[in-house]
Amino acid sequence: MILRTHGLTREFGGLVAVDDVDFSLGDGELCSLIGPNGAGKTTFFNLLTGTLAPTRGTVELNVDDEWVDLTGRPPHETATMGLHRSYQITNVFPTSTVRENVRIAAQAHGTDSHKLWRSVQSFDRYYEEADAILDRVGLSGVAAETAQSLSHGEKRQLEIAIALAGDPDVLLLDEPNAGVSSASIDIVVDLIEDVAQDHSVLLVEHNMDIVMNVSDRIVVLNQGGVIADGPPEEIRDNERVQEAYLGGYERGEAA
Ligand SMILES: Nc1ncnc2c1ncn2[C@@H]1O[C@H](COP(=O)(O)OP(=O)(O)OP(=O)(O)O)[C@@H](O)[C@H]1O
Repeated sequence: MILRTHGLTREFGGLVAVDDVDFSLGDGELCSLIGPNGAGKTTFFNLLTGTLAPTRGTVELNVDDEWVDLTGRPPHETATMGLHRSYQITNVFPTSTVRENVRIAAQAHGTDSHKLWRSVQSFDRYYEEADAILDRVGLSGVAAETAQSLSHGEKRQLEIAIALAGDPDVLLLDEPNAGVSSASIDIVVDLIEDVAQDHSVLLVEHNMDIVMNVSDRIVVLNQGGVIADGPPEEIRDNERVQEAYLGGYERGEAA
């Protein structure tokens, strides 16, 4: 197990957005978090990364076989510990090149976590890292383009590249297919499967075909609480999930 929460709860006034969630992510697992609009998925991600502080409960990350308490730590600290998020709202520098964006992320991480070691290395090292990552995510061909000139699909690839540049143990992918044309979805899905080969991944994704295809395990949130947790085939046949989530699809709320 690499990540776990215990009793994780976040209230907004009288509303319990995340309600007493005990969650665990296995080492190397690709787990999807699904649920209807307003179920608490984004709030849960924000609690994991420290963007939001919980009202109650804990978040812990396994680092070198020791459980480290991340509860309430700010995002730059949880990222340094190994928990990285690809942002649904993009955090790239639009007028910088694709290569420069990934280089900056690699350098930021290098400076954060290995200050003394990195300071004696040349900046070329970060360009090398950036180039290897761009190759991996399939963006080498547009490395010299500005980030703002990319297609939606390429922007999602760049966000994953930036997350990879932080050398994460756990990747939180927040709707990596949002806004991606149907022609490009396969590229992003292949990329998710590729990064899951050597990272633990928690994915929020509304496209159920993708979720069913790529996930080792699916956790279903509804009204802030976990209503189901299991392998894709079990979740597909679960009646509560059908009611809470697939019903939402029919109303067009979760598409
Ligand atoms: N900052 C906030 N202040 C007050 N209420 C909030 C805040 N953030 C989220 N909420 C409420 O918490 C609940 C959970 O919202 P959240 O965005 O986490 O759901 P979600 O599952 O990510 O939904 P979606 O699929 O639409 O992204 C919703 O009722 C939402 O209105």
